[in-house]
Amino acid sequence: MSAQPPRPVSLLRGVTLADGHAADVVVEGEVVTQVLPAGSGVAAGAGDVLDLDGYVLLAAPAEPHAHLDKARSFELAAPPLGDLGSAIEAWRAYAETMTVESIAARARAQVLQMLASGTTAIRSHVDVLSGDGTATVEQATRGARALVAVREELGSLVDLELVALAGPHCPDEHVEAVLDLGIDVVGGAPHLADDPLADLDRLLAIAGRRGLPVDLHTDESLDGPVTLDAYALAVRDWPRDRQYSAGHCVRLGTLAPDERDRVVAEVAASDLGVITLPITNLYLQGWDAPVGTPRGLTAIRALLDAGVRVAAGADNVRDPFNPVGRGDALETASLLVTAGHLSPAEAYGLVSDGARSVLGLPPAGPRPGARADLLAVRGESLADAVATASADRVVVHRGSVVARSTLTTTLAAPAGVPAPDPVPVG
Ligand SMILES: O=c1cc[nH]c(=O)[nH]1
Repeated sequence: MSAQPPRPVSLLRGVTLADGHAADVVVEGEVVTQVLPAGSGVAAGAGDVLDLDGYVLLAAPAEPHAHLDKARSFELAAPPLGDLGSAIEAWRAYAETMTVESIAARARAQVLQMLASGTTAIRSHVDVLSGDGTATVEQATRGARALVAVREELGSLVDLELVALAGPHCPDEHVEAVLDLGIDVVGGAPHLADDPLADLDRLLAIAGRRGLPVDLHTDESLDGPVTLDAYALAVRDWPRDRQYSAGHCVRLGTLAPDERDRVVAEVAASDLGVITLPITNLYLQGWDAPVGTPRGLTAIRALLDAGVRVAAGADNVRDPFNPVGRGDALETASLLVTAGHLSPAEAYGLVSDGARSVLGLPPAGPRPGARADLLAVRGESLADAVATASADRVVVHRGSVVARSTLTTTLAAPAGVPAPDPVPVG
C-alpha cells in the first residue's frame, strides 16, 4: 500500500470493459461522466490520467457481510475444525481474551487487505460480546468500540458500515449499549434461539424503535428452523428508505422445490435482500456426511429467477468459522461459478452491483452518472479476471486512487527459447 493520500483521477485510458469493448473513462469528482471509445477521452479535471491498457475495468466490489472483529483470529483461537456450533464455542472462549486494541489491529489489517483487492465498501457484523449473558457492558461493547475506531480511522478510504450481531443470549441492555456507540444496523441470529420467532420479534422491535435497518443471520443450517418467510412477512410494510437483508439462508437451499418457491415468493414480495456467503458455508455445513451431502449454499438461481436482490460476500476470513480466505471479491465470485453454477458475469454482479443494491449504496462502475468506485484488474476479459484474480490491480474510491498493486514476474525459459510473456498471478 502506498503511504500517499488518495489521488484524484480524471481519465482511465485504454481499459477493457466487462462487455469486451476498449474504452476511455472520464471521471469528474466522485462520478464517472463519460465512457468513450478508446483513444477519444479527454481529461476533464486536474486529476491523474492512468494508462490502463491490459486491464479490465469493473465496478468496485462491495462486501455485504464481513466479521472484521473475528478476522485473522484462527491461529490465535486455535479452534478444532468443525461446524457452526464448534466455531461459536471456540470463538466465545477466545473472545474473553481480546482487548479493544487487539480487535482493532486485526480489523484494520483486514480492511486494508480488502481495500487493496478492490473492495471500497464493507458492511461488517460485530458481536455483542455478552458471553453467556453475564458479561459487563464494558465487555459486551469491546468489539463495537474497536470497529467504530477503525471506521473513524479509515473512513476516507473505504465506506464502512457496522451491524450489531446480537445473539440469543445478549440482553437487550447490551444490544442497546452497542447501538448507542453509533452502530448502523440491527443484526442477530434468530435461528440459533430456542424460540427463533420470539428472537426475530425481539430484534425487529429494537430496530423498529430505533428506526434502523436490519441484517439478520438467517437459517444457517441444513436441517434447522425456517425463519426467512416470517422475517420477510414481518418487514413487508416497513419503510423502504431502510434496507432489510438476510444473510446465509442455507436452509432455503435444502427445501423441496414447492416449499422453496413459496418462501422465495415471500422474500420477493417484501424486497428482502439475500446475501449468500459461499466460502464460510461450504466450510461450516455438511460435516456429518461430507460426500454427496447438501452443501451450505442458498437457492441462488431460484432467488435470481424470482427477481430477488442477491448479494454475495466473503464473510469470515481466517477465524474459527472459516480458516482460510482472502476477503477478495474475486475469490467469492470464483466460488459462485464453481459451487453455485453462475456465469462469471453473474457471479461478479453479485459481489458488486448486487452487493451495493442490498447495502443501499448508490450504483458504481464505468457507467455515466455512476459513482467512480472502480476496480481495474490486469486481464483480458471479465471471465479472465474472475478466473485468474491477478494481484495486479488499481482501486478507485469516490474518484481517487486508494490502492495500487503491481506485480513483476520473471519467468525462466529453456536455453535457446525466448522468455515467455509474464502471466497474471492471483
Ligand atoms: O457464519 C457465521 C455465523 C455466526 N457468526 C459468524 O461469525 N459467522
